[in-house]
Amino acid sequence: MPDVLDASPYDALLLLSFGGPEGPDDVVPFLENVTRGRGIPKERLKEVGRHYFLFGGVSPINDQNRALLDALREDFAEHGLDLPVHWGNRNWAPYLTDTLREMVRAGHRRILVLATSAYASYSGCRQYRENLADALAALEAEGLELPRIDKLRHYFNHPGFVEPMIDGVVRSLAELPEDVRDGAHIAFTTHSIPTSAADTSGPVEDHGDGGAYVAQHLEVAKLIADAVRERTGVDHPWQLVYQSRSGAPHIPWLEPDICDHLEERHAAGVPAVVMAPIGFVSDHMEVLYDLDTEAEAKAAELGLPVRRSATVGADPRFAAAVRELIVERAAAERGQDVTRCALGTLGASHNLCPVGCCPARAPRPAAAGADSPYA
Ligand SMILES: CC1=C(CCC(=O)O)c2cc3nc(cc4[nH]c(cc5[nH]c(cc1n2)c(C)c5CCC(=O)O)c(CCC(=O)O)c4C)C(CCC(=O)O)=C3C
Ligand SMILES: [Fe+2]
Repeated sequence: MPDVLDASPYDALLLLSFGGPEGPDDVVPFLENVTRGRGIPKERLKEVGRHYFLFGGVSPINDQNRALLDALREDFAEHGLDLPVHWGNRNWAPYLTDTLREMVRAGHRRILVLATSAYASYSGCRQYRENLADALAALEAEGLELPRIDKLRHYFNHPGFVEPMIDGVVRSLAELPEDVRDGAHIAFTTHSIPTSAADTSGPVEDHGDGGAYVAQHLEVAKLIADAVRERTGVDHPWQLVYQSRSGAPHIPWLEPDICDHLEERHAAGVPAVVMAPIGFVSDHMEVLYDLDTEAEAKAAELGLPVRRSATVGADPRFAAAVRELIVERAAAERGQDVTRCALGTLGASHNLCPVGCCPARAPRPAAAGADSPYA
């Protein structure tokens, strides 16, 4: 029997994710949930709806989260971590508020949240914290006693997140035709966000232009590229690029776009590209459509050999990383000294988002941070 791990004071883990449609009838109401009050052009919404319909109206994200739940439960059982795991989403069933209500009714009082976003930014951090505040407000209005909620730190530089992606890039390089393999470039790709949101992602004083969002992605890209060089003996040039831009055209978003990048690399004589979607914890629609469909078509048109490397998904090393993050945070909450594991030079991210971290355009209550109105 393994030693019993101590998760106290926490009594449950909540996997908090984006949610996605599970059939054609879900697509429009899902997109209405996502875009409520966010000012996304109608044309863009029609286009994104088309992406979902191409795949039968089913986003891969829910099955990915079900697989992650299984992997977490299996890992916790194997390692003596007795912590129930629940799942709730921002935009689709199971909805966060419903899950939180069930958790409170089941007697959970100290809940730790794992968000399926590894990096700092409004979309990947504070927006989830706003969702938690909204859910708490709803439960309060129902007369329920509110639990205390904390959120796990950003895990972009945890080895259990980075190592599966190193394997993925090495595998994708090996799949390229031999005559273009050694000359291949790596395009590390992530969700584009408005440059204004990037600049204010994370504590403002800590980063330059592009904020924590760009700095953290550059760190992961470098960690992977260095490890790939060590594993293959080949120095593959790389760049951080972006995908899935939305919003109005006159608002600047992070660039270059992956498709423009493929064009530019091809024109520069680069013989092949591996696209590594480091910004996505698992296979989202952005991976299936924007990379596997759209960028692949662009590459085919150019005659440029490309491979898309695997996302982390339910890799057992990621499940183990989540267990380590929980044990680490629980010990810190109990006032113990802990080693906080992180690769590279940025160090382990903050446990508690500081005041003003990744601000929204219009300030709204956000839970699980230093500026939370809840205990
Ligand atoms: C940084 C980031 C992440 C990563 C962090 C995280 O994981 O949270 C992420 C994840 C996701 N984004 C997703 C889907 C969508 N995102 C949209 C819109 C937007 N995303 C943004 C940013 C991000 N998004 C932004 C700045 C917008 C503009 C509007 C706004 O400011 O809110 C829209 C509206 C249409 C469009 O404009 O594309 C959709 C449908 C799905 C589900 C995919 C699936 O079904 O598999 C997932 C996991
Ligand atoms: Fe934050």
